Amino acid sequence: MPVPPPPSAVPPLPPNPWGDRRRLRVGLLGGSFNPAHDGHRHIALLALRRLGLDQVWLLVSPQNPLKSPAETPPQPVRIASARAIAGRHPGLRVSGVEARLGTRYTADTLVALTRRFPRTRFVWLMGADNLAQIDRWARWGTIFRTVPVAIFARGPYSQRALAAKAARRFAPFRLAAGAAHALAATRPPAWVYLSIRRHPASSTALRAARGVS
Ligand SMILES: Nc1ncnc2c1ncn2[C@@H]1O[C@H](COP(=O)(O)OP(=O)(O)OP(=O)(O)O)[C@@H](O)[C@H]1O
Ligand SMILES: O=C(O)c1ccc[n+]([C@@H]2O[C@H](COP(=O)([O-])O)[C@@H](O)[C@H]2O)c1
Repeated sequence: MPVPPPPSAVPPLPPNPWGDRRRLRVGLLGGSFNPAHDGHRHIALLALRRLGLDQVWLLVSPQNPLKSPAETPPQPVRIASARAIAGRHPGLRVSGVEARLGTRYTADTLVALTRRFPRTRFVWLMGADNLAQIDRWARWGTIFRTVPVAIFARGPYSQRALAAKAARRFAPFRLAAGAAHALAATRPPAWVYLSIRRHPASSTALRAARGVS
């Protein structure tokens, strides 16, 4: 019987239907996925469509450096949760590659992935809540300088996110939402804010409903 790949394996890149004419476009939705939910799927599917991506990887972090390890279930448990949300959608992949790369900070992960896959155009994806506080992340300017970034509206965070330090610092590099399709092929820094239909799901609410802190 074939042995399944370990959960932290780098997802195999799909064959590039564009050959040498166009580089593969991969969105990276980094998260704890504790647990994964329909809000993750909602923005992953919108990213595929609005950004014209070939794939989105649900990148299950080994440990968010700003969250308590005691409150974070083991990565394989969260990978299983992300797999259930990705289902059989051909554009969605689940990866725990940061465990294999030995990276914990997003800046390091992006530098490592862009080196490992020099022909792939990666885009970092995140909700507006994270744009609002990304200036607390390690070497966060490197993130914007390494790959294009797409931000998705979430709950009440939009105004705060667009007024936050990162949005102000990189304001000259913001693309109009109408140019979202061009983001993956734009040299970083480049970012776009997408005022999508909000999805109310959150892991915090799901944990509370399950009686988990
Ligand atoms: N409903 C949603 N709408 C938009 N973005 C979302 C939504 N849920 C999660 N995200 C984004 O997906 C990424 C991973 O999220 P994460 O796994 O932390 O889920 P979460 O619901 O934010 O968890 P928690 O409530 O524990 O902080 C983050 O960039 C987050 O902003
Ligand atoms: O690099 C950092 O300093 C950093 C700090 C906090 C969060 N992150 C990343 O942000 C992503 C979202 O995390 P989370 O826990 O909010 O789902 C995930 O990929 C984390 O590894 C990264």
